[in-house]
Amino acid sequence: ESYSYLKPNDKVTILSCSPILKTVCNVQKISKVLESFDVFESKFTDVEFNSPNINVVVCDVDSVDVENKIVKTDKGGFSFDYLSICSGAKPNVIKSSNNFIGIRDTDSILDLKDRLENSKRILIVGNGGIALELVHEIKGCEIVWSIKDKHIGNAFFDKDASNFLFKSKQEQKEKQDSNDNDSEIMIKENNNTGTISNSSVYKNESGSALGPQWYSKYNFNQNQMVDSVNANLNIEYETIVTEIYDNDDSKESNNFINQQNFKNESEKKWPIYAKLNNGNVYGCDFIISATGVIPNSNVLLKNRKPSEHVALSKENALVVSEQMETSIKDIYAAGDVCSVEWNDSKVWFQMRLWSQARIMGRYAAQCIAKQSVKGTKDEDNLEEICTSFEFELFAHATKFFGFKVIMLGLYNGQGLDLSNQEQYQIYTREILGEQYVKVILENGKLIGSLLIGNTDLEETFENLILNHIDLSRYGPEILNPEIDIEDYFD
Ligand SMILES: Cc1cc2nc3c(=O)[nH]c(=O)nc-3n(C[C@H](O)[C@H](O)[C@H](O)COP(=O)(O)OP(=O)(O)OC[C@H]3O[C@@H](n4cnc5c(N)ncnc54)[C@H](O)[C@@H]3O)c2cc1C
Ligand SMILES: NC(=O)c1ccc[n+]([C@@H]2O[C@H](COP(=O)([O-])OP(=O)(O)OC[C@H]3O[C@@H](n4cnc5c(N)ncnc54)[C@H](O)[C@@H]3O)[C@@H](O)[C@H]2O)c1
Repeated sequence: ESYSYLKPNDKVTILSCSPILKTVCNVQKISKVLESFDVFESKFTDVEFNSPNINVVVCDVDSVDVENKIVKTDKGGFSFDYLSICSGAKPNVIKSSNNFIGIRDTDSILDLKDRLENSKRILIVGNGGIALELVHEIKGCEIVWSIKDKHIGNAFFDKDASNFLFKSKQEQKEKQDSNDNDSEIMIKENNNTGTISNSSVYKNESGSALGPQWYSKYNFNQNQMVDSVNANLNIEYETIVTEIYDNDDSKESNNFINQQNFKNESEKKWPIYAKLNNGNVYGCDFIISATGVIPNSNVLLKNRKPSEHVALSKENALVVSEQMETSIKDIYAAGDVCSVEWNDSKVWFQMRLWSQARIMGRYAAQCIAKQSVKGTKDEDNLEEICTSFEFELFAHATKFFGFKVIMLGLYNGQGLDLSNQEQYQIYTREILGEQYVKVILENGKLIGSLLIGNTDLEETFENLILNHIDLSRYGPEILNPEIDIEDYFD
């Protein structure tokens, strides 16, 4: 849509193995760089694009004939002048087995819901966004949660913020707050949007990633009477899974099960067993691997000639230039599949998030449009719909454990030596169950902030980071709730 907006007469073809398109609606600017929005799913056939020149083909993309500029699919070849690869990523599932699942698209969630119906114990491996959401949402069955770290949510939070969330979650349990706003939202969304499968119609490819607040549409609480916190959550800190056995009557699995000192026979009947490096063994109904993603870069890698060098990051993402172009001319990439290494803003870093995929998509469209008119009379007339300003500050708004969470800049001191106390100051403010605020200053200038709960500080802190204002003289007073920090900078 961005490309068609800029060049309405050009033909745009979307090749997707999922018949569902995710669209962003109700975009609200929270601040200069932060947006909140709803994600809706619609069938391609129901979507009215802003241009009649946009055409969708549901097909399985196999590979790209770079030399002849043809995308090869099961529905034939599609030639292109410019190609943008936006094939996302797939879950990095640590073992392939029927009793081991990853979460990515609607199908994977429907499968999870089905499995939970009859489950008594599950194991969740991984300590990022998906695991946090699942642990909060799944009730009514025992959860063993294996995390490599000393605190929960390491992919997003440091120890203090994680403790705040965890303790606040426990406090919620104590309060047994039955007027949970979340569940009201859940009911409304359920009625309004329903569930459409965004899965791929091709078995070997997954559909598009679920994205923000996906869980508000699904209820994982089999037993409605269970309170808002899972009483049966057993966190195995600082552990990794070392052995996994399906209970498939094989020699290995029988040996493994018989070696365990299970107290009763029923313990020998779980569908799958996992052994952790602390020696603990858990039998469970199934295991969820919430262990990050692997970029779907394969379409560009398959059948390529040795001369066609594709630059890849260490996690196999397509490295893009400042114009979002891959190392192959006229082939661009955006979203989870790409790796942005050109950005020299100190307070931006890539995370595979919907918010970043959206910006990258728009920016890639603009870069392609610019390239397509380069050297022509239209060059000066092309509108700017996106600037590199959107890559200047890392900004993410989300929700964990029912709390609004805003992350700005190097909110965890990413890549910094925070032990250097002369250079870096960290101040925090915490009201348990309500809000947690952290700021990181480098030589007196704000470079990152984490806001949990309704703090109303996002706009002010964003400005302070972007304007490089020296705050040294305020010290910890910067977080004094009695002081309206905005007044200082009017
Ligand atoms: C459970 C979950 C929760 C999340 N929650 C959040 C959140 O709260 N906030 C946030 O910012 N981000 C969140 N994310 C991350 C976010 O969803 C992704 O970063 C974002 O969707 C990436 O967009 P994308 O367009 O690059 O990839 P995708 O959305 O995955 O889209 C890729 C598309 O390419 C298609 N495709 C792939 N291979 C082929 C092929 N060979 N042929 C044809 N089509 C193909 C797929 O079917 C899919 O439609 C979440 C992700 C998950 C899995
Ligand atoms: N609210 C949000 O913003 C949100 C919510 C869910 C998911 N997401 C995004 O969706 C994507 C997928 O989420 P995710 O939770 O799978 O990934 P993630 O990157 O958030 O977290 C991956 C976790 O798995 C752990 N891990 C990796 N390999 C492991 C292994 N072999 N054994 C044990 N642990 C291992 C990592 O230490 C990390 O804790 C990510 O890009 C994430 O940012 C975002």
